Amino acid sequence: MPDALKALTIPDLAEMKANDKKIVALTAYDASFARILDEAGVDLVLVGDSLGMVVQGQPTTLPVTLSDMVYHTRCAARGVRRAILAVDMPFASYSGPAQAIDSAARLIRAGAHMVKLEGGQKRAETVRALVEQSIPVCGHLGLLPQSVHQVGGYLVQGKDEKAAQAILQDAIVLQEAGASLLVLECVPATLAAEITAALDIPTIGIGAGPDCSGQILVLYDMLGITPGKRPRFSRNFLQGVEDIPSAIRAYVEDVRAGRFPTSEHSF
Ligand SMILES: Nc1nc(=O)c2c([nH]1)NC[C@@H]1CN(c3ccc(C(=O)N[C@@H](CCC(=O)O)C(=O)O)cc3)CN21
Ligand SMILES: CC(C)C(=O)C(=O)O
Ligand SMILES: [Mg+2]
Repeated sequence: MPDALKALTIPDLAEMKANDKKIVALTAYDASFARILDEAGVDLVLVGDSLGMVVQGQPTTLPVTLSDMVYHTRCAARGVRRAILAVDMPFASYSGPAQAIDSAARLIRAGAHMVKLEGGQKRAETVRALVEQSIPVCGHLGLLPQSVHQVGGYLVQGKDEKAAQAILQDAIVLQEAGASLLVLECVPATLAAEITAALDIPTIGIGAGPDCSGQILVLYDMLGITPGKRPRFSRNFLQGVEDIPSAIRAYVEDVRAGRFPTSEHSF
């Protein structure tokens, strides 16, 4: 069993799903926050390409480069002791298996334990190639921020039955290709529950309801410091507590106890 002192491993995440223990995840982009999250018991720290929006002030995640991700991965890796460090492959850094292996290798050398990429069926060959190199892969389905221009906005996905079935099929394909984890972003809670039940690998939800294997939020949203409107699926955990470590601990406890997210944070 994973304990507080021993570093978590990727097989531990599968064991947590099997034992109905929620996986608690948050983003971090630097060593200080990564250490606070790690010490609060966050199981998985994601260096998300959301850093393009919350750190760089860009309107989308698309301008983020692989070098940006390598830099923030190095920073966050110095803060992590127990948690798994997952890192987003940025836009256009995984257009085929060969490029994906080169990109992922730079992230692994910088300290990533696992890489995350957006998309289903069309990424199957790339996921197989990464796993063949022993690089653990996290998939990402539903709202895909790197496809914002093609889709026409940050919209909830999988609302009609045909779209829902397509996402479920993509999830199965990613698992068969060797992905060991799957993020579900902004899909109806019923669909996320169905996918989580259909898969062996754990799912991590964001705007995907209470029935995923775990939960993730963008750190700046849950601390209430994102400029502009906070996404509906988030909550400000700094409200009512006196410091940032307390806010992170409240999030960890609420996710573990099934108190967050609720239907209020779901679609
Ligand atoms: N700060 C931040 N938080 C995030 O969760 C996040 C990022 N940045 N950047 C990358 C993507 C983009 N994300 C977003 C951004 C906006 C909405 C949004 O406004 N959603 C509407 C629902 C739209 C609909 O009904 O279809 C909402 O009301 O929450 C959702 C996800 C999630 N990710
Ligand atoms: C919100 C999570 C899943 C993400 O991809 C990011 O932070 O970039
Ligand atoms: Mg991302």
